[in-house]
Amino acid sequence: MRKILIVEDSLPIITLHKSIARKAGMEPVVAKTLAQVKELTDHFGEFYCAIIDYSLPDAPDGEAIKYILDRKLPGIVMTGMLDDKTRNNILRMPVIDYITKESKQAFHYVLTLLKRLQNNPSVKILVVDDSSSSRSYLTHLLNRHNFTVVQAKCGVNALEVLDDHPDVRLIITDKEMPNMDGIELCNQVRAKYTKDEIGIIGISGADSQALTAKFIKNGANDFLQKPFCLEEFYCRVLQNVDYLQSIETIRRQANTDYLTNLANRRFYFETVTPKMSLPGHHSLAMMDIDNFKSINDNYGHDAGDEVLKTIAQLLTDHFAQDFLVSRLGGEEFSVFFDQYDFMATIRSLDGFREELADTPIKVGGETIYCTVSIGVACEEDISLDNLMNLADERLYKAKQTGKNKVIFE
Ligand SMILES: Nc1nc2c(ncn2[C@@H]2O[C@H](COP(=O)(O)OP(=O)(O)OP(=O)(O)O)[C@@H](O)[C@H]2O)c(=O)[nH]1
Repeated sequence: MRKILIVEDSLPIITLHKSIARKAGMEPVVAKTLAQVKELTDHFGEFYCAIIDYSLPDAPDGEAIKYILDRKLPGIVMTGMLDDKTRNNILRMPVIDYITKESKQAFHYVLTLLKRLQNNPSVKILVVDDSSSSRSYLTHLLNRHNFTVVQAKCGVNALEVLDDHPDVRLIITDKEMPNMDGIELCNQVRAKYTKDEIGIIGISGADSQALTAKFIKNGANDFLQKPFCLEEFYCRVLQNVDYLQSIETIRRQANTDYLTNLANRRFYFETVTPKMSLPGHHSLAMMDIDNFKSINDNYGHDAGDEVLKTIAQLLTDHFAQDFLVSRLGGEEFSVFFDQYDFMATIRSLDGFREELADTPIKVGGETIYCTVSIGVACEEDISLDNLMNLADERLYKAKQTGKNKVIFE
C-alpha cells in the first residue's frame, strides 16, 4: 500500500485526512510539526506524496512545504489562509495543488485529487509546440500531476506521434507553428477522432478573442490564453480529462455485460456487422450452457452467476486473441473469429469445451461441474443473421444429440 505523509497539527483535520487517505487506498503517516517532518526525512522515498498544512507551530510561514518539496517529495498544500499573498507564495513553489480549507468540499477535492494522481499515469497527453522551452514547461507541469506526456514540434509531427501513440487522450496545442498550425491540427485530428475520443486544448499567446472561437469551431474542446495562471491550466486539463474518462466509462458500461465483463449483445452486433462486408470467409460459434436451469435450481441463482463468470473467464483465456467474445444474453455466448482456418477454430473450441467440463467451480462449499454445447458456422458472402442462424441450428443439433459437444456441419 502506498504511504502518504500528512503534515498537520489539528487533530480533527488529522482524523479527516487519515480517513481520506484510506479511502484513496493509501496508508497515512502523520507529522504534527516541522521537527517531526525532519525526523522522517530518511523515509521520504517511501512516500507517494504529502499533504502539507501551510502553517505549523514551528513553521508558521510555509517552511514545511519548502522543506518537503526541496527533498523532491510531491506535496499538496492545505491552508486556512485565504489571502492572495499566501496563495502567491504557495503557487511560486512546485506544489501539486493547493486547497483552501473553506468547506467540506475541500476535503472531498483532496480525495478526488489523490485518486486522480494514482490514475493519471494511465492518461497520455500530447504537447504540441514549436518552442522547446514551452514544451518542456508544459510537460513539467503535467508530470507534476503524474500524467504520461509525449511531445511534438508542429502539427505534422503531432499527427505522426498520434499514429505511434493511439492511446493519447488529450492534445494541448499551440496555435502558431511551422508546417501545420494548431487550428489545422484540430481539423486533421477531428477527421479521425471525435471530441469524445481525444480532447484538444488550444493555447495561444495572441491576444485575440476570435481565436478562442476559431479553435473551438475547428474542433478544440477548450482554449487557454497565454500567459495562463497555473490553477486555470490544471483546472482545464483535469476538467477535460474527467470529461473524457466519464464518456469512456459510460461507453464501456453501455458495451459491456455487467456480470461477466464480456462484450454485450449490442456491442457484438455493432462490431461484428461491419466485418461481414469484408471479402472472405467468416466464422462464429454460438454456445449455450447445458442444463443451466438445474444448476440454478440445485445451487441457487448466485451459484449460477458464478458459473457464468467462470465460463466468461475461460472464454477470455481461450479466445481473447480472436476477434470478439460476447455474452449475448442469459446463458448464451458467442465467439466471432478473425482467422479463417476453420479446422483450427473447431479444435480450439473443442479444447475450450473439454477444459470447461474438467473445471471444478467452487461456490459456497459446493463444487459444480458444467458443460456447454456449441454450434459453429463458417461461410462466405453471408449476412450476420444468416451466419448466426446456421450456427444456432448446429447448436440445437448438439443439444438434441447429447449436449457437451461441438457441431460444425
Ligand atoms: N444465475 C443466472 N441464471 C440465469 C441468468 N440468465 C438466465 N439464467 C437462467 O438460465 C436458465 C436457462 O434455462 P433453460 O433455457 O431452460 O436451459 P437449460 O436448463 O440450460 O437447458 P438446455 O439448454 O436444454 O441444456 C434459466 O433458469 C434462467 O433463469 C443469469 O444472469 N444468472
